Amino acid sequence: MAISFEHVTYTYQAGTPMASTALTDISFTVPDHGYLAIIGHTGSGKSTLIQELNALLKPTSGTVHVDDFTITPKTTNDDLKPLRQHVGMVFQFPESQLFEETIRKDIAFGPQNFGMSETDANHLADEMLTTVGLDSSYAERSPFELSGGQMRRVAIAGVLAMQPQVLVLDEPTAGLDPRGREEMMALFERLHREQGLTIVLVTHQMEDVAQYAEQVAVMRQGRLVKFGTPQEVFQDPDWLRANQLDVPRAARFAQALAAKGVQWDQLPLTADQLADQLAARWPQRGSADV
Ligand SMILES: Nc1ncnc2c1ncn2[C@@H]1O[C@H](COP(=O)(O)OP(=O)(O)OP(=O)(O)O)[C@@H](O)[C@H]1O
Repeated sequence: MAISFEHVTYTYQAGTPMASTALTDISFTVPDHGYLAIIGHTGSGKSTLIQELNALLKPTSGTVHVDDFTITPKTTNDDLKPLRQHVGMVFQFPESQLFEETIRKDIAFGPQNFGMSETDANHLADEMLTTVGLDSSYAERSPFELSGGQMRRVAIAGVLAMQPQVLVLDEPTAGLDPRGREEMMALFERLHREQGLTIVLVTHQMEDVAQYAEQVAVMRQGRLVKFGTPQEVFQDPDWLRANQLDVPRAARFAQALAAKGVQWDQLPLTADQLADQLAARWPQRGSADV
């Protein structure tokens, strides 16, 4: 599903003395099957922006398009059910929303609520458990017996059971250990690549942005201050630092080498890209030397 924002502004408590504008004149487009990362300092508007995607917040002015759905300030809640089925939201620490006595029931809850039979929803729940890397032997267990990382997988399986076409992730790896983080990011990449899900990821992890995102939106004080490919966004380390954003480690190393005279055709952003570019210019041992 393609996404586009046209001059979207959002003001909390609009029209009251407490009014505070969190998004100002945001416009961008993400193609169908795209992968967008949203980065920016705390309070820059990232969470507000993603809540516009399923109309949890409706624009105060401007328009949001998600495929054929159009959200304007006048959109009524009656119009939103199909949109909410198509846009899956994984909020921060989603495991805190688990509530059923078994994992299967928790995952099947959403689809049943949207009219699916219990048998079909249970079947789908078992399928989704496998998708998130937990087999169906977990289905009858209580979600509260699981580790934090496993609970998060169950919560994500619940979102996937709604069979969304857009998956919106708000810092989905926060609080996980490095291995859990890597596995979680690999899961989203698989959903993106194999099932064509459009991904919108809010993150403070620049390594993940460099590795997975196809487009990056940089927010500052409610404004979109940069939008482009990871290459375009990470090109200017001084600008990023001035905006209190990190540079991926590989890019930092490449920039340190550049300061010593090494020239890069294209700034490497990940360890693999750095290794490829270094290997290409490394003196190779010819077969005659072996
Ligand atoms: N419910 C609310 N009522 C009033 N103001 C709010 C509300 N939620 C957020 N804000 C304000 O809107 C602005 C943007 O907040 P938002 O949570 O979207 O930023 P963020 O970039 O997601 O921050 P973080 O990285 O800390 O999650 C901030 O100034 C925040 O204080």
